[in-house]
Amino acid sequence: MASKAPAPLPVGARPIVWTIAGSDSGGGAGIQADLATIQDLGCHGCSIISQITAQSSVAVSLVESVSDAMLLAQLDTLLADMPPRAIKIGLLGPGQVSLLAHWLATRLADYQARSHTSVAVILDPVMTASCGDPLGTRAPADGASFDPFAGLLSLITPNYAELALLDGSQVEDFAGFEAAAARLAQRLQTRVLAKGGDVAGRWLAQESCDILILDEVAGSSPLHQHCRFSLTSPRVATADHHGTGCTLSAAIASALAAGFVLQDAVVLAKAYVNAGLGQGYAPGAGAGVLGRCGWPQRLSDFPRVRYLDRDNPAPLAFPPLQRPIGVYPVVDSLAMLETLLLAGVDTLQLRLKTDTDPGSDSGCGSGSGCGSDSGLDVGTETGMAPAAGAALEADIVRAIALGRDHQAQLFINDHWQLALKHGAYGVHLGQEDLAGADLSALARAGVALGISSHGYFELLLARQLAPSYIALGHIFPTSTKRMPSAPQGLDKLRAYVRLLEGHFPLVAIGGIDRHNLAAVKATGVDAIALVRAVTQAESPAAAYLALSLAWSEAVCP
Ligand SMILES: Cc1ncc(COP(=O)(O)OP(=O)(O)O)c(N)n1
Ligand SMILES: Cc1ncsc1CCOP(=O)(O)O
Ligand SMILES: [Mg+2]
Repeated sequence: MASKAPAPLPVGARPIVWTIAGSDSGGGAGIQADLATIQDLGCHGCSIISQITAQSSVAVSLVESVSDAMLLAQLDTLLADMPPRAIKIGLLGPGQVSLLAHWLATRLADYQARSHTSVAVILDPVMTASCGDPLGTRAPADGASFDPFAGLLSLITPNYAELALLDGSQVEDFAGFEAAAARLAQRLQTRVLAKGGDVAGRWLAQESCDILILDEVAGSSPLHQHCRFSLTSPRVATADHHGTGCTLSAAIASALAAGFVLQDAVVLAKAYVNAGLGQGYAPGAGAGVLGRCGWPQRLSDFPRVRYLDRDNPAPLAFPPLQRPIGVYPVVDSLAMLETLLLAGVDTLQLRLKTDTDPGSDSGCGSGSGCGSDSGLDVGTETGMAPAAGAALEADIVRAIALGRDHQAQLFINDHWQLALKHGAYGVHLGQEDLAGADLSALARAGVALGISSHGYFELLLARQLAPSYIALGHIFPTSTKRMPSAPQGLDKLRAYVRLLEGHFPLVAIGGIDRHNLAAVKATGVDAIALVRAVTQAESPAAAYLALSLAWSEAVCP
Protein backbone atom coordinates (compact mmCIF):
# COMPACT_ATOMS: atom_id res chain seq x y z
CA MET A 1 0.00 0.00 0.00
CA ALA A 2 0.97 3.62 -0.47
CA SER A 3 2.30 5.37 2.61
CA LYS A 4 -0.33 8.12 2.34
CA ALA A 5 -2.99 8.29 5.03
CA PRO A 6 -6.36 6.96 3.85
CA ALA A 7 -8.05 9.55 1.67
CA PRO A 8 -11.38 10.87 2.85
CA LEU A 9 -13.99 9.26 0.64
CA PRO A 10 -15.29 11.63 -2.04
CA VAL A 11 -18.80 10.53 -1.19
CA GLY A 12 -21.23 12.51 0.95
CA ALA A 13 -24.10 10.67 2.64
CA ARG A 14 -23.59 6.98 1.95
CA PRO A 15 -25.36 6.19 -1.33
CA ILE A 16 -27.19 2.88 -1.37
CA VAL A 17 -25.84 0.09 -3.55
CA TRP A 18 -27.58 -3.24 -3.90
CA THR A 19 -25.90 -6.51 -4.61
CA ILE A 20 -28.09 -9.27 -6.03
CA ALA A 21 -25.79 -12.26 -5.83
CA GLY A 22 -24.91 -15.59 -4.29
CA SER A 23 -23.63 -16.09 -0.76
CA ASP A 24 -20.05 -17.43 -0.62
CA SER A 25 -19.73 -19.19 2.70
CA GLY A 26 -15.95 -18.77 2.41
CA GLY A 27 -16.38 -15.01 2.56
CA GLY A 28 -14.12 -14.11 -0.37
CA ALA A 29 -16.54 -13.67 -3.25
CA GLY A 30 -20.25 -13.16 -3.91
CA ILE A 31 -22.38 -11.16 -1.52
CA GLN A 32 -19.64 -11.12 1.09
CA ALA A 33 -17.03 -9.57 -1.25
CA ASP A 34 -19.61 -7.15 -2.63
CA LEU A 35 -20.65 -5.83 0.78
CA ALA A 36 -17.03 -5.44 1.87
CA THR A 37 -16.31 -3.49 -1.32
CA ILE A 38 -19.38 -1.28 -1.13
CA GLN A 39 -18.63 -0.44 2.49
CA ASP A 40 -14.96 0.19 1.78
CA LEU A 41 -15.88 2.66 -0.96
CA GLY A 42 -18.11 4.73 1.27
CA CYS A 43 -21.53 3.41 0.21
CA HIS A 44 -24.20 1.48 2.09
CA GLY A 45 -24.67 -2.07 0.83
CA CYS A 46 -27.99 -3.95 0.73
CA SER A 47 -27.97 -7.62 -0.20
CA ILE A 48 -30.48 -9.65 -2.14
CA ILE A 49 -29.36 -13.27 -1.94
CA SER A 50 -30.11 -15.33 -5.03
CA GLN A 51 -28.19 -18.54 -4.31
CA ILE A 52 -26.55 -20.03 -1.26
CA THR A 53 -23.28 -21.79 -1.93
CA ALA A 54 -21.51 -24.18 0.42
CA GLN A 55 -18.07 -23.08 -0.67
CA SER A 56 -14.56 -22.93 0.66
CA SER A 57 -11.32 -21.83 -0.97
CA VAL A 58 -10.97 -25.30 -2.54
CA ALA A 59 -14.45 -26.59 -3.40
CA VAL A 60 -18.10 -25.83 -3.98
CA SER A 61 -20.03 -28.71 -2.39
CA LEU A 62 -23.63 -27.54 -2.72
CA VAL A 63 -25.56 -24.71 -4.30
CA GLU A 64 -29.18 -23.96 -3.51
CA SER A 65 -31.46 -21.35 -4.97
CA VAL A 66 -33.65 -19.17 -2.83
CA SER A 67 -37.29 -19.41 -3.89
CA ASP A 68 -38.69 -16.99 -6.44
CA ALA A 69 -40.94 -15.62 -3.71
CA MET A 70 -37.94 -14.93 -1.48
CA LEU A 71 -36.00 -13.28 -4.30
CA LEU A 72 -38.92 -10.98 -5.12
CA ALA A 73 -39.65 -10.28 -1.45
CA GLN A 74 -36.08 -9.07 -0.89
CA LEU A 75 -36.28 -6.82 -3.95
CA ASP A 76 -39.67 -5.32 -3.17
CA THR A 77 -39.04 -4.88 0.54
CA LEU A 78 -35.85 -2.95 -0.11
CA LEU A 79 -37.26 -0.88 -2.94
CA ALA A 80 -40.00 0.45 -0.67
CA ASP A 81 -37.54 1.84 1.88
CA MET A 82 -33.96 1.73 0.62
CA PRO A 83 -34.01 2.28 -3.14
CA PRO A 84 -30.61 1.88 -4.82
CA ARG A 85 -28.45 4.37 -6.68
CA ALA A 86 -26.78 1.41 -8.36
CA ILE A 87 -27.26 -2.37 -8.51
CA LYS A 88 -24.66 -5.04 -9.02
CA ILE A 89 -25.94 -8.44 -10.18
CA GLY A 90 -23.81 -11.54 -9.69
CA LEU A 91 -24.65 -15.23 -9.52
CA LEU A 92 -28.17 -16.14 -10.65
CA GLY A 93 -29.89 -19.42 -11.32
CA PRO A 94 -31.22 -19.91 -14.86
CA GLY A 95 -34.83 -19.25 -13.84
CA GLN A 96 -33.81 -16.19 -11.89
CA VAL A 97 -32.54 -14.37 -14.96
CA SER A 98 -35.96 -13.87 -16.49
CA LEU A 99 -37.58 -13.24 -13.11
CA LEU A 100 -35.08 -10.50 -12.31
CA ALA A 101 -35.16 -9.07 -15.84
CA HIS A 102 -38.92 -8.74 -15.54
CA TRP A 103 -38.57 -7.05 -12.14
CA LEU A 104 -36.05 -4.57 -13.55
CA ALA A 105 -38.26 -3.81 -16.54
CA THR A 106 -41.35 -3.26 -14.40
CA ARG A 107 -40.77 -2.44 -10.73
CA LEU A 108 -37.41 -0.74 -11.06
CA ALA A 109 -38.45 1.10 -14.23
CA ASP A 110 -41.56 2.32 -12.45
CA TYR A 111 -39.48 3.52 -9.48
CA GLN A 112 -37.11 5.36 -11.82
CA ALA A 113 -39.97 7.07 -13.64
CA ARG A 114 -41.67 8.07 -10.38
CA SER A 115 -38.54 9.37 -8.69
CA HIS A 116 -36.90 10.84 -11.83
CA THR A 117 -33.72 8.97 -10.96
CA SER A 118 -31.60 6.66 -12.97
CA VAL A 119 -30.33 3.45 -11.38
CA ALA A 120 -27.20 1.91 -12.89
CA VAL A 121 -27.34 -1.88 -13.28
CA ILE A 122 -24.06 -3.79 -13.61
CA LEU A 123 -24.16 -7.49 -14.50
CA ASP A 124 -21.20 -9.69 -13.65
CA PRO A 125 -22.11 -12.87 -15.55
CA VAL A 126 -20.73 -15.33 -13.02
CA MET A 127 -20.55 -18.93 -14.23
CA THR A 128 -17.82 -20.71 -12.30
CA ALA A 129 -16.13 -20.33 -8.93
CA SER A 130 -12.47 -19.37 -8.98
CA CYS A 131 -11.51 -22.80 -7.62
CA GLY A 132 -12.71 -23.99 -11.06
CA ASP A 133 -15.86 -25.74 -9.85
CA PRO A 134 -18.99 -24.85 -11.77
CA LEU A 135 -21.55 -23.25 -9.51
CA GLY A 136 -23.68 -26.38 -9.74
CA THR A 137 -26.16 -26.55 -12.58
CA ARG A 138 -27.51 -23.41 -11.04
CA ALA A 139 -25.46 -20.90 -12.98
CA PRO A 140 -26.51 -19.84 -16.47
CA ALA A 141 -24.24 -21.67 -18.84
CA ASP A 142 -24.73 -20.68 -22.44
CA GLY A 143 -24.75 -17.71 -24.74
CA ALA A 144 -28.44 -17.03 -24.58
CA SER A 145 -28.64 -17.23 -20.79
CA PHE A 146 -28.57 -13.51 -20.22
CA ASP A 147 -30.63 -12.39 -23.22
CA PRO A 148 -33.63 -11.41 -21.03
CA PHE A 149 -31.42 -8.59 -19.71
CA ALA A 150 -31.11 -7.01 -23.19
CA GLY A 151 -31.68 -3.27 -22.94
CA LEU A 152 -31.81 -3.31 -19.13
CA LEU A 153 -28.13 -3.08 -18.23
CA SER A 154 -25.67 -0.21 -17.84
CA LEU A 155 -22.68 -2.53 -18.16
CA ILE A 156 -21.80 -6.23 -18.36
CA THR A 157 -18.41 -7.41 -17.10
CA PRO A 158 -17.53 -10.88 -18.49
CA ASN A 159 -14.04 -12.29 -18.10
CA TYR A 160 -12.34 -14.08 -20.98
CA ALA A 161 -13.93 -17.47 -20.25
CA GLU A 162 -17.39 -16.00 -19.74
CA LEU A 163 -17.16 -13.93 -22.89
CA ALA A 164 -16.17 -16.97 -24.96
CA LEU A 165 -19.12 -18.89 -23.50
CA LEU A 166 -21.57 -16.04 -24.03
CA ASP A 167 -20.33 -15.51 -27.58
CA GLY A 168 -20.24 -19.21 -28.36
CA SER A 169 -16.87 -18.81 -30.04
CA GLN A 170 -13.23 -19.75 -29.61
CA VAL A 171 -11.56 -16.49 -28.68
CA GLU A 172 -7.97 -16.94 -29.81
CA ASP A 173 -6.40 -13.50 -29.69
CA PHE A 174 -6.91 -9.89 -28.73
CA ALA A 175 -8.71 -9.04 -31.98
CA GLY A 176 -11.08 -11.95 -31.38
CA PHE A 177 -11.60 -10.80 -27.79
CA GLU A 178 -12.53 -7.30 -28.99
CA ALA A 179 -14.85 -8.65 -31.69
CA ALA A 180 -16.63 -10.95 -29.21
CA ALA A 181 -17.05 -8.06 -26.76
CA ALA A 182 -18.52 -5.90 -29.53
CA ARG A 183 -20.98 -8.66 -30.46
CA LEU A 184 -22.06 -8.96 -26.83
CA ALA A 185 -22.57 -5.19 -26.61
CA GLN A 186 -24.78 -5.39 -29.67
CA ARG A 187 -26.71 -8.37 -28.50
CA LEU A 188 -27.47 -7.13 -24.97
CA GLN A 189 -27.66 -3.47 -26.06
CA THR A 190 -25.24 -2.46 -23.36
CA ARG A 191 -21.71 -1.40 -22.68
CA VAL A 192 -19.14 -4.13 -22.08
CA LEU A 193 -16.08 -4.37 -19.89
CA ALA A 194 -14.38 -7.53 -21.15
CA LYS A 195 -11.82 -8.51 -18.53
CA GLY A 196 -8.53 -10.01 -19.62
CA GLY A 197 -7.30 -11.13 -16.21
CA ASP A 198 -7.82 -14.79 -17.09
CA VAL A 199 -6.25 -14.76 -20.59
CA ALA A 200 -2.75 -15.29 -19.18
CA GLY A 201 -0.64 -17.33 -21.54
CA ARG A 202 -3.00 -16.93 -24.47
CA TRP A 203 -1.85 -13.52 -25.65
CA LEU A 204 -0.62 -11.57 -22.65
CA ALA A 205 1.55 -12.81 -19.82
CA GLN A 206 2.99 -9.77 -18.04
CA GLU A 207 -0.02 -7.52 -18.27
CA SER A 208 -3.73 -7.70 -17.79
CA CYS A 209 -5.68 -5.90 -20.49
CA ASP A 210 -9.42 -5.24 -20.43
CA ILE A 211 -11.58 -3.83 -23.20
CA LEU A 212 -14.21 -1.20 -22.53
CA ILE A 213 -16.88 -0.77 -25.20
CA LEU A 214 -19.01 2.31 -24.75
CA ASP A 215 -22.15 3.70 -26.25
CA GLU A 216 -23.68 6.90 -24.97
CA VAL A 217 -22.46 7.93 -21.51
CA ALA A 218 -24.41 10.92 -20.24
CA GLY A 219 -22.31 13.47 -18.40
CA SER A 220 -19.07 12.68 -20.21
CA SER A 221 -17.28 14.27 -23.13
CA PRO A 222 -18.73 13.23 -26.52
CA LEU A 223 -15.15 12.30 -27.36
CA HIS A 224 -15.28 9.48 -24.83
CA GLN A 225 -18.60 7.98 -25.84
CA HIS A 226 -19.41 5.46 -28.59
CA CYS A 227 -15.84 4.25 -28.63
CA ARG A 228 -13.55 1.49 -27.41
CA PHE A 229 -10.66 1.59 -24.99
CA SER A 230 -8.13 -0.84 -23.64
CA LEU A 231 -7.27 -0.63 -19.95
CA THR A 232 -3.93 -2.22 -19.12
CA SER A 233 -2.16 -2.86 -15.83
CA PRO A 234 0.86 -4.93 -14.91
CA ARG A 235 -0.32 -8.39 -13.90
CA VAL A 236 -0.28 -8.74 -10.11
CA ALA A 237 1.42 -12.06 -9.44
CA THR A 238 -0.75 -13.55 -6.72
CA ALA A 239 -2.78 -16.65 -6.01
CA ASP A 240 -5.05 -14.58 -3.79
CA HIS A 241 -7.56 -13.53 -6.40
CA HIS A 242 -10.79 -15.20 -5.26
CA GLY A 243 -13.65 -12.70 -5.65
CA THR A 244 -11.83 -10.40 -8.09
CA GLY A 245 -14.76 -10.18 -10.53
CA CYS A 246 -17.32 -9.66 -7.75
CA THR A 247 -15.16 -6.97 -6.21
CA LEU A 248 -14.68 -5.20 -9.54
CA SER A 249 -18.36 -5.07 -10.43
CA ALA A 250 -19.36 -4.02 -6.89
CA ALA A 251 -16.70 -1.30 -7.00
CA ILE A 252 -18.03 -0.04 -10.34
CA ALA A 253 -21.54 0.07 -8.90
CA SER A 254 -20.28 1.93 -5.82
CA ALA A 255 -18.40 4.53 -7.86
CA LEU A 256 -21.45 5.08 -10.06
CA ALA A 257 -23.58 5.49 -6.94
CA ALA A 258 -21.05 8.04 -5.69
CA GLY A 259 -21.73 10.12 -8.79
CA PHE A 260 -18.85 9.21 -11.08
CA VAL A 261 -19.48 8.66 -14.79
CA LEU A 262 -19.01 5.15 -16.11
CA GLN A 263 -15.50 5.66 -17.52
CA ASP A 264 -14.35 7.05 -14.16
CA ALA A 265 -16.11 4.28 -12.25
CA VAL A 266 -14.38 1.58 -14.31
CA VAL A 267 -10.83 2.90 -13.88
CA LEU A 268 -11.45 3.56 -10.21
CA ALA A 269 -12.75 0.03 -9.70
CA LYS A 270 -9.75 -1.41 -11.53
CA ALA A 271 -7.44 0.55 -9.23
CA TYR A 272 -9.39 -0.74 -6.23
CA VAL A 273 -8.96 -4.33 -7.40
CA ASN A 274 -5.27 -3.88 -8.24
CA ALA A 275 -4.61 -2.46 -4.77
CA GLY A 276 -6.60 -5.33 -3.22
CA LEU A 277 -4.69 -7.97 -5.21
CA GLY A 278 -1.45 -6.55 -3.84
CA GLN A 279 -2.76 -6.98 -0.28
CA GLY A 280 -4.43 -10.40 -0.61
CA TYR A 281 -4.28 -13.11 2.00
CA ALA A 282 -5.21 -16.79 2.12
CA PRO A 283 -7.59 -17.84 4.92
CA GLY A 284 -7.90 -21.40 3.51
CA ALA A 285 -5.77 -23.90 1.60
CA GLY A 286 -6.85 -22.62 -1.84
CA ALA A 287 -6.88 -19.24 -3.56
CA GLY A 288 -6.89 -16.39 -1.08
CA VAL A 289 -8.94 -13.23 -1.14
CA LEU A 290 -8.35 -9.57 -1.90
CA GLY A 291 -7.28 -7.06 0.72
CA ARG A 292 -9.49 -4.03 1.30
CA CYS A 293 -7.46 -0.87 0.77
CA GLY A 294 -10.09 1.89 0.77
CA TRP A 295 -10.50 4.64 -1.77
CA PRO A 296 -7.81 4.22 -4.48
CA GLN A 297 -5.12 6.86 -4.21
CA ARG A 298 -2.03 5.25 -5.72
CA LEU A 299 -1.49 6.20 -9.34
CA SER A 300 0.30 2.96 -10.17
CA ASP A 301 -2.88 1.00 -9.35
CA PHE A 302 -4.76 2.76 -12.15
CA PRO A 303 -4.68 1.29 -15.66
CA ARG A 304 -3.05 2.70 -18.76
CA VAL A 305 -5.84 3.84 -21.08
CA ARG A 306 -5.56 3.53 -24.86
CA TYR A 307 -8.05 4.21 -27.62
CA LEU A 308 -8.77 1.10 -29.66
CA ASP A 309 -10.55 2.87 -32.47
CA ARG A 310 -8.33 5.89 -33.00
CA ASP A 311 -4.65 6.80 -32.93
CA ASN A 312 -2.88 7.15 -29.61
CA PRO A 313 -0.16 9.77 -29.14
CA ALA A 314 3.42 8.53 -28.88
CA PRO A 315 5.04 8.93 -25.44
CA LEU A 316 6.02 12.57 -24.98
CA ALA A 317 7.33 14.92 -22.33
CA PHE A 318 6.61 18.61 -21.95
CA PRO A 319 8.75 21.12 -20.10
CA PRO A 320 8.08 21.64 -16.40
CA LEU A 321 6.74 25.03 -15.35
CA GLN A 322 9.43 27.53 -14.41
CA ARG A 323 7.42 28.92 -11.47
CA PRO A 324 4.52 27.68 -9.39
CA ILE A 325 1.27 29.15 -10.68
CA GLY A 326 -0.93 30.21 -7.75
CA VAL A 327 -3.70 32.40 -9.17
CA TYR A 328 -4.01 31.90 -12.95
CA PRO A 329 -6.23 34.41 -14.76
CA VAL A 330 -7.78 33.32 -18.07
CA VAL A 331 -8.60 36.32 -20.23
CA ASP A 332 -10.25 36.97 -23.56
CA SER A 333 -8.67 40.22 -24.75
CA LEU A 334 -5.27 41.74 -25.31
CA ALA A 335 -6.24 44.77 -23.28
CA MET A 336 -7.03 42.64 -20.25
CA LEU A 337 -3.86 40.63 -20.79
CA GLU A 338 -1.74 43.76 -20.78
CA THR A 339 -3.51 45.19 -17.74
CA LEU A 340 -2.81 42.04 -15.77
CA LEU A 341 0.79 41.76 -16.89
CA LEU A 342 1.34 45.32 -15.72
CA ALA A 343 -0.23 44.38 -12.38
CA GLY A 344 2.41 41.66 -11.99
CA VAL A 345 0.54 38.52 -13.07
CA ASP A 346 3.19 35.99 -13.96
CA THR A 347 1.09 33.08 -15.25
CA LEU A 348 -1.96 33.68 -17.40
CA GLN A 349 -3.88 32.40 -20.39
CA LEU A 350 -5.23 34.03 -23.53
CA ARG A 351 -8.49 32.28 -24.36
CA LEU A 352 -9.87 33.60 -27.63
CA LYS A 353 -12.87 31.65 -28.82
CA THR A 354 -13.97 31.76 -32.43
CA ASP A 355 -17.48 30.72 -33.47
CA THR A 356 -16.09 27.72 -35.27
CA ASP A 357 -13.92 26.45 -32.40
CA PRO A 358 -14.89 23.00 -31.20
CA GLY A 359 -16.01 23.60 -27.65
CA SER A 360 -16.76 27.24 -28.38
CA ASP A 361 -18.92 28.77 -25.71
CA SER A 362 -21.61 29.65 -28.26
CA GLY A 363 -24.93 28.33 -27.09
CA CYS A 364 -23.96 28.09 -23.43
CA GLY A 365 -26.59 29.44 -21.16
CA SER A 366 -29.56 28.12 -23.05
CA GLY A 367 -28.64 24.48 -23.72
CA SER A 368 -29.46 21.70 -21.31
CA GLY A 369 -25.86 20.45 -21.38
CA CYS A 370 -24.46 23.74 -20.10
CA GLY A 371 -22.96 23.75 -16.65
CA SER A 372 -24.40 27.23 -16.24
CA ASP A 373 -26.85 28.08 -13.58
CA SER A 374 -27.11 31.65 -14.77
CA GLY A 375 -29.70 31.39 -17.55
CA LEU A 376 -27.69 33.81 -19.71
CA ASP A 377 -28.64 34.07 -23.36
CA VAL A 378 -26.35 33.07 -26.19
CA GLY A 379 -23.65 35.66 -26.68
CA THR A 380 -24.08 37.35 -23.32
CA GLU A 381 -22.00 34.91 -21.35
CA THR A 382 -18.54 35.84 -20.30
CA GLY A 383 -15.33 34.56 -21.79
CA MET A 384 -16.47 34.98 -25.41
CA ALA A 385 -14.56 37.15 -27.81
CA PRO A 386 -15.08 36.13 -31.42
CA ALA A 387 -11.83 36.37 -33.27
CA ALA A 388 -10.72 34.94 -36.54
CA GLY A 389 -8.08 34.73 -39.26
CA ALA A 390 -5.53 37.48 -39.48
CA ALA A 391 -6.89 39.35 -36.48
CA LEU A 392 -6.60 36.23 -34.37
CA GLU A 393 -3.01 35.68 -35.47
CA ALA A 394 -2.13 39.32 -34.84
CA ASP A 395 -3.59 39.10 -31.33
CA ILE A 396 -1.66 35.95 -30.58
CA VAL A 397 1.61 37.39 -31.90
CA ARG A 398 1.12 40.47 -29.75
CA ALA A 399 0.15 38.44 -26.69
CA ILE A 400 3.24 36.25 -27.00
CA ALA A 401 5.44 39.34 -27.30
CA LEU A 402 3.80 40.90 -24.22
CA GLY A 403 4.16 37.71 -22.25
CA ARG A 404 7.81 37.48 -23.18
CA ASP A 405 8.44 41.16 -22.30
CA HIS A 406 7.01 40.51 -18.83
CA GLN A 407 8.72 37.13 -18.50
CA ALA A 408 5.34 35.60 -17.87
CA GLN A 409 4.22 32.01 -18.37
CA LEU A 410 1.62 32.82 -21.02
CA PHE A 411 -0.53 29.95 -22.24
CA ILE A 412 -2.45 30.25 -25.52
CA ASN A 413 -5.73 28.39 -25.36
CA ASP A 414 -6.74 26.13 -28.27
CA HIS A 415 -4.74 27.81 -31.07
CA TRP A 416 -1.74 25.55 -30.88
CA GLN A 417 -0.62 26.06 -34.50
CA LEU A 418 -0.30 29.81 -33.98
CA ALA A 419 1.28 29.32 -30.58
CA LEU A 420 3.82 26.96 -32.12
CA LYS A 421 4.47 29.20 -35.11
CA HIS A 422 5.13 32.23 -32.93
CA GLY A 423 7.04 30.59 -30.12
CA ALA A 424 4.56 30.78 -27.24
CA TYR A 425 5.63 29.80 -23.76
CA GLY A 426 2.72 27.39 -23.46
CA VAL A 427 -0.51 26.01 -24.87
CA HIS A 428 -3.64 24.91 -23.04
CA LEU A 429 -5.67 22.15 -24.66
CA GLY A 430 -8.87 20.40 -23.67
CA GLN A 431 -9.36 16.68 -24.26
CA GLU A 432 -11.24 17.40 -27.48
CA ASP A 433 -8.44 19.73 -28.66
CA LEU A 434 -5.81 17.05 -28.08
CA ALA A 435 -7.23 14.82 -30.78
CA GLY A 436 -6.40 17.32 -33.54
CA ALA A 437 -3.15 18.72 -32.18
CA ASP A 438 0.39 17.89 -33.28
CA LEU A 439 1.60 17.14 -29.78
CA SER A 440 4.98 15.85 -30.94
CA ALA A 441 5.69 19.15 -32.66
CA LEU A 442 4.74 21.06 -29.51
CA ALA A 443 6.92 18.82 -27.35
CA ARG A 444 9.85 19.06 -29.78
CA ALA A 445 9.59 22.86 -29.73
CA GLY A 446 9.66 22.87 -25.93
CA VAL A 447 6.21 24.48 -25.63
CA ALA A 448 4.71 23.94 -22.17
CA LEU A 449 1.37 22.11 -22.23
CA GLY A 450 -1.61 22.32 -19.90
CA ILE A 451 -4.43 19.79 -20.33
CA SER A 452 -8.02 19.92 -19.08
CA SER A 453 -9.61 16.96 -17.32
CA HIS A 454 -13.05 16.22 -15.91
CA GLY A 455 -12.65 13.09 -13.82
CA TYR A 456 -10.41 10.06 -13.24
CA PHE A 457 -10.55 8.72 -16.77
CA GLU A 458 -9.50 12.00 -18.36
CA LEU A 459 -6.84 12.48 -15.69
CA LEU A 460 -5.31 9.20 -16.77
CA LEU A 461 -5.41 10.19 -20.44
CA ALA A 462 -3.85 13.55 -19.56
CA ARG A 463 -1.08 12.17 -17.38
CA GLN A 464 0.01 9.76 -20.10
CA LEU A 465 1.06 12.82 -22.11
CA ALA A 466 3.36 14.05 -19.31
CA PRO A 467 2.06 17.63 -19.55
CA SER A 468 3.40 20.70 -17.74
CA TYR A 469 0.22 20.92 -15.65
CA ILE A 470 -3.20 19.28 -15.46
CA ALA A 471 -6.37 21.30 -14.98
CA LEU A 472 -9.23 19.78 -12.98
CA GLY A 473 -12.72 21.05 -13.56
CA HIS A 474 -15.20 22.31 -13.50
CA ILE A 475 -15.26 22.44 -9.72
CA PHE A 476 -18.34 24.63 -9.27
CA PRO A 477 -21.11 25.60 -11.70
CA THR A 478 -19.92 28.14 -14.23
CA SER A 479 -21.63 30.33 -16.79
CA THR A 480 -18.40 30.86 -18.71
CA LYS A 481 -18.39 27.61 -20.64
CA ARG A 482 -20.86 24.97 -21.74
CA MET A 483 -19.82 21.79 -19.91
CA PRO A 484 -20.91 18.24 -20.83
CA SER A 485 -19.96 17.04 -17.36
CA ALA A 486 -21.35 17.86 -13.91
CA PRO A 487 -19.43 20.10 -11.50
CA GLN A 488 -16.84 17.95 -9.72
CA GLY A 489 -17.13 19.61 -6.30
CA LEU A 490 -14.52 19.79 -3.57
CA ASP A 491 -14.63 16.16 -2.41
CA LYS A 492 -13.77 14.81 -5.83
CA LEU A 493 -11.16 17.53 -6.32
CA ARG A 494 -9.53 16.42 -3.06
CA ALA A 495 -9.46 12.82 -4.28
CA TYR A 496 -7.87 13.83 -7.63
CA VAL A 497 -5.27 15.86 -5.76
CA ARG A 498 -4.45 12.91 -3.50
CA LEU A 499 -3.89 10.80 -6.59
CA LEU A 500 -1.74 13.19 -8.59
CA GLU A 501 0.03 15.42 -6.07
CA GLY A 502 3.76 15.35 -6.57
CA HIS A 503 3.33 14.05 -10.12
CA PHE A 504 2.07 17.20 -11.88
CA PRO A 505 1.15 20.76 -10.92
CA LEU A 506 -2.64 20.72 -10.54
CA VAL A 507 -4.90 23.63 -11.42
CA ALA A 508 -8.55 23.83 -10.34
CA ILE A 509 -10.95 25.71 -12.61
CA GLY A 510 -14.64 26.55 -12.80
CA GLY A 511 -16.70 28.86 -10.63
CA ILE A 512 -13.80 29.75 -8.33
CA ASP A 513 -13.92 33.16 -6.65
CA ARG A 514 -12.94 34.89 -3.42
CA HIS A 515 -15.74 33.18 -1.50
CA ASN A 516 -14.68 29.60 -2.20
CA LEU A 517 -10.94 30.11 -2.78
CA ALA A 518 -9.89 29.02 0.72
CA ALA A 519 -11.94 25.81 0.50
CA VAL A 520 -10.34 25.06 -2.86
CA LYS A 521 -6.85 25.62 -1.48
CA ALA A 522 -7.65 23.30 1.44
CA THR A 523 -7.92 20.41 -1.04
CA GLY A 524 -4.19 20.74 -1.65
CA VAL A 525 -4.50 21.82 -5.28
CA ASP A 526 -1.53 23.89 -6.48
CA ALA A 527 -3.30 26.64 -8.38
CA ILE A 528 -6.65 28.14 -9.41
CA ALA A 529 -7.62 29.33 -12.88
CA LEU A 530 -10.25 32.05 -12.97
CA VAL A 531 -12.22 33.79 -15.66
CA ARG A 532 -15.10 35.84 -14.24
CA ALA A 533 -13.61 36.47 -10.81
CA VAL A 534 -10.92 38.53 -12.53
CA THR A 535 -12.34 39.64 -15.87
CA GLN A 536 -15.73 40.78 -14.55
CA ALA A 537 -14.34 42.63 -11.57
CA GLU A 538 -14.61 46.39 -11.58
CA SER A 539 -10.82 46.49 -11.49
CA PRO A 540 -9.36 43.21 -12.81
CA ALA A 541 -5.88 44.18 -11.63
CA ALA A 542 -7.09 44.91 -8.09
CA ALA A 543 -9.17 41.73 -8.10
CA TYR A 544 -6.14 39.71 -9.13
CA LEU A 545 -4.00 41.22 -6.38
CA ALA A 546 -6.68 40.59 -3.75
CA LEU A 547 -7.19 37.01 -4.95
CA SER A 548 -3.44 36.41 -4.95
CA LEU A 549 -3.13 37.67 -1.42
CA ALA A 550 -6.08 35.55 -0.29
CA TRP A 551 -4.56 32.52 -1.99
CA SER A 552 -1.19 32.98 -0.35
CA GLU A 553 -2.83 33.48 3.05
CA ALA A 554 -5.23 30.54 2.72
CA VAL A 555 -4.14 27.40 4.52
CA CYS A 556 -3.25 24.22 2.72
CA PRO A 557 -3.26 21.37 5.25
C1 LIG B 1 -6.50 26.25 -16.92
C2 LIG B 1 -7.58 25.84 -17.86
N1 LIG B 1 -8.31 24.78 -17.58
C3 LIG B 1 -9.28 24.37 -18.40
C4 LIG B 1 -9.54 25.06 -19.55
C5 LIG B 1 -10.58 24.59 -20.50
O1 LIG B 1 -10.01 24.12 -21.72
P1 LIG B 1 -10.95 23.36 -22.73
O2 LIG B 1 -11.51 22.19 -22.01
O3 LIG B 1 -10.24 23.11 -23.99
O4 LIG B 1 -12.08 24.43 -22.98
P2 LIG B 1 -11.93 25.86 -23.68
O5 LIG B 1 -11.26 26.78 -22.70
O6 LIG B 1 -11.09 25.71 -24.90
O7 LIG B 1 -13.30 26.27 -23.98
C6 LIG B 1 -8.78 26.18 -19.82
N2 LIG B 1 -8.97 26.93 -20.92
N3 LIG B 1 -7.80 26.55 -18.96
C1 LIG C 1 -12.79 27.35 -19.48
C2 LIG C 1 -13.34 26.50 -18.44
N1 LIG C 1 -13.09 25.19 -18.42
C3 LIG C 1 -13.66 24.55 -17.39
S1 LIG C 1 -14.54 25.61 -16.44
C4 LIG C 1 -14.11 26.92 -17.41
C5 LIG C 1 -14.59 28.29 -17.17
C6 LIG C 1 -14.21 28.86 -15.85
O1 LIG C 1 -14.69 30.15 -15.81
P1 LIG C 1 -15.13 30.84 -14.45
O2 LIG C 1 -13.89 31.06 -13.64
O3 LIG C 1 -15.72 32.16 -14.91
O4 LIG C 1 -16.15 29.97 -13.80
MG1 LIG D 1 -10.05 24.14 -25.72
